Amino acid sequence: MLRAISGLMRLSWRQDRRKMTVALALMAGNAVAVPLAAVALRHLTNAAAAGRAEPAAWSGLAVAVAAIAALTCAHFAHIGYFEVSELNVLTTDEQLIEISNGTPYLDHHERPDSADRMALAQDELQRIGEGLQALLTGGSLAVSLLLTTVLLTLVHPALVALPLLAALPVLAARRAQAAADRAREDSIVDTRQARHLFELTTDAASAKELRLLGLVEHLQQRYAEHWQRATARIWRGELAAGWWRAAGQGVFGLGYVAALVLVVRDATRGHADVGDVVLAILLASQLNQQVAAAVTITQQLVRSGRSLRRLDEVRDLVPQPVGPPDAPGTPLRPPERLLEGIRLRGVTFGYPGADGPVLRDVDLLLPAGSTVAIVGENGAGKTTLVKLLNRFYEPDRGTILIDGVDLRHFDLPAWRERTTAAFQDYARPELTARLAVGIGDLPRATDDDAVRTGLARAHSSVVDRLPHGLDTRLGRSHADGGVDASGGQWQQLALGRAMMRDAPLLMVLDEPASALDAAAEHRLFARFTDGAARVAADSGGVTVFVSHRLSTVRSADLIIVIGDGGVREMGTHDELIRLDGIYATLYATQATAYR
Ligand SMILES: Nc1ncnc2c1ncn2[C@@H]1O[C@H](COP(=O)(O)OP(=O)(O)OP(=O)(O)O)[C@@H](O)[C@H]1O
Repeated sequence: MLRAISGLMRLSWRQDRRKMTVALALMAGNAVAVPLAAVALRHLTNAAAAGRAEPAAWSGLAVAVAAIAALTCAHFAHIGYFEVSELNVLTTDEQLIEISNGTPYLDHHERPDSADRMALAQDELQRIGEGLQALLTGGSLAVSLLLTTVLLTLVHPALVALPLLAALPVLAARRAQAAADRAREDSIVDTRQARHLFELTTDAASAKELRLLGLVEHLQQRYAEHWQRATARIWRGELAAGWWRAAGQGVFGLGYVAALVLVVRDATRGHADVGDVVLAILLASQLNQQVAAAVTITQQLVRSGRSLRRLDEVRDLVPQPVGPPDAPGTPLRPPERLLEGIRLRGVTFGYPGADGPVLRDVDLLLPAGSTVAIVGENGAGKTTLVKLLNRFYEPDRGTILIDGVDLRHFDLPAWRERTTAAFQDYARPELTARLAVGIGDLPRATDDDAVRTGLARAHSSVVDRLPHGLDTRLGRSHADGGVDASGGQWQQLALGRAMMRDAPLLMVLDEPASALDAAAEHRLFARFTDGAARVAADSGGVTVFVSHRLSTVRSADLIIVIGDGGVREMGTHDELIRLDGIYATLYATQATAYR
């Protein structure tokens, strides 16, 4: 809790000191106004009972001023800190973006347990906005409670116990929140599955398949099962939380009744005046409200503190690059041209947390200036190999060498600047078509010539068919309604993006034609070697492409067949046909199917 308070305070103070100072002053006014109104009312009651008009009038005025301050200060303070709260959300969102992208690796996105933590952090960070309000209201309540305690003690020393009793509901509320949170965390897998099924069943992209395959009822049932499991867990947690809260409030309620009996008894015995009774009733009932508010605010503060902690959790999840023991002091710049090529030496790799390695002791040379096709069954490890080349993961054993130099010795951003890729799960940035392609080489993102060259290298005419050419806004997130591009159109834009860089040392195309129509696929592959030849001539770069369609890989300089955790066959098309092995069999099967 203390960490939450100091974390929130530091975060908010950094956003806007002036607004925070005004808000703190107004909340302090709010804190003293409520007990002061009660004291003024005590004087008013006694003066009125004694028939003293002037003191009664002054006391009445004091009651009015204190009541107005109590009603308005918090409201004006809100105007001040509202913007700071919004900025807090923005800042923590930015921090999450930085943390999640501040690593070269993809592990934290791809591991299911890490992905759960990321999803929780994304959700909970939205709650940070309520944290500042809770903190300021809580601070104001704390001051009010302190003043109330002093005043109650002055009425009767035994009443000091009443605010102490008020701590019980607060402690119980913390227990309650912990029980509810545990239940929510336990149900995260079911909630995630249910959310996925909900999106799947309401998503335009899946609508056709769901209808054709008659899946709606089945998926609805599974959706309901996941929700029922999740809500049953959450309900059990909320029930336990409810009992904790009720027990805390119940104990305080008993103390409240006892306090009133005590003061009324004193008054009937002449030890207290009527103003004391009014003061005690008022303060004790305020205390009740203050405690109820403190319970809610404690929950909000605990939640906000946990949201801030989620950032640290995510920070811990994100893997940081570890250089090899013999790394040079200053990372190297990648070579201008590749002379030998990219070599994998004894590379073994398994995904963190997975059962065994996907690739085992792989030795390979992807020669400089060559076009290399990688083929193999689903799940053979083709994309994994490509991810290793892009340094999204490090090999568990073995090395990847660029012209004989360990890939890890190069400055990573500099290496990334010399690589380019189009992945099968390509991004769909909802920008203008110009930018969706142009960001493939950020400094030239708005250079129409460069963008058109990128698209021409991808042999794509997609922009010609968009209503406003390069100015067309893509996707649905635009206020004036963008164009909903098809899967194939998005893929052509992704290919154009991948072709923006002029002299890559490595160009990766992972199933570049998976969503393309036959004509676009033909255009891409018929002149595919032109693009690869350009890369080879400009930088000696290697073009690696993954494809299931063997007719498209014929012209590659080297075809690598991946399977059983390693390289099964390797050679040109003619060599592999002569070998009469896996490739030849697959090729014959596909060729027969097309005949
Ligand atoms: N992030 C991941 N975490 C754990 N296992 C993974 C991950 N990504 C892939 N795998 C597993 O690694 C193996 C190789 O996957 P990979 O995506 O490299 O295959 P692929 O040959 O590209 O398949 P496809 O032709 O279907 O695209 C598969 O068994 C897959 O389930």
